[in-house]
Amino acid sequence: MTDKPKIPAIDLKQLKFHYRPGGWQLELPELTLHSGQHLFVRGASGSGKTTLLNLLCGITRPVSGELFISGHALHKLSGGARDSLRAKHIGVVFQQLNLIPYLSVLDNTLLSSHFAGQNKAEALSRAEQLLQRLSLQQSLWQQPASELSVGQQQRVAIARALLPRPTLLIADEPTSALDSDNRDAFMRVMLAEADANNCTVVFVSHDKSLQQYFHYQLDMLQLKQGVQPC
Ligand SMILES: Nc1ncnc2c1ncn2[C@@H]1O[C@H](COP(=O)(O)OP(=O)(O)OP(=O)(O)O)[C@@H](O)[C@H]1O
Repeated sequence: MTDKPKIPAIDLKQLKFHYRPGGWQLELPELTLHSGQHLFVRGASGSGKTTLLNLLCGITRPVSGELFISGHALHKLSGGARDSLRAKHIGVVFQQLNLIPYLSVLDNTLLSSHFAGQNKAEALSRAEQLLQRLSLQQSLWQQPASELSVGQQQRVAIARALLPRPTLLIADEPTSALDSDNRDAFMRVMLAEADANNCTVVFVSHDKSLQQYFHYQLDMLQLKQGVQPC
């Protein structure tokens, strides 16, 4: 019996995107990433890193080309269908973090499992474990997110992204406000969780010291030339 061909976690071909016709354009010939692979992306300010992440998680849709996420044709899906796919399969940490300021640390963390339709009791116990592993002490759990430092908010944002065990994790400068101990804990928890769940990771940062944690490292220039992670 022959093995079925594996469906890549990310499979992108001839992708083009612009914010307005005639303006700045992102063109990516090809990118394939398999389940469980972790890619670090670097690049100059304005080179299109955030734009690429927004495309990969379906916040924006390419103008042309193909983008498959775990076999789902993201380039063909409506906005609502992309939102639903993201809620179920993609964990996201944006630069802006997007925590709800008046909700507690715990409720912010639990939001992702609510949208993914997961069991409440299981989600609560997993949320508590993740917050503990990220050194967010229990005394903070009922505090509104608006009363946290940016570094604490970054850890809540990664706990929220990891909670539903996504198949793809997209992270945009998620450790910029962390001191070295908390940054190391953040990386350890994120990558241990990714490995435990065979989750693919695309991680953008200007901090080159973080490259060592990843299977592959590419800059935006290489991605625009179609250089593959290998
Ligand atoms: N909403 C938008 N409307 C129009 N142009 C935009 C928009 N967002 C970004 N751009 C432009 O797209 C280009 C790529 O921006 P992007 O934010 O993807 O870069 P980046 O590599 O993430 O930058 P940084 O490292 O500074 O965060 C830039 O030239 C920027 O001016």
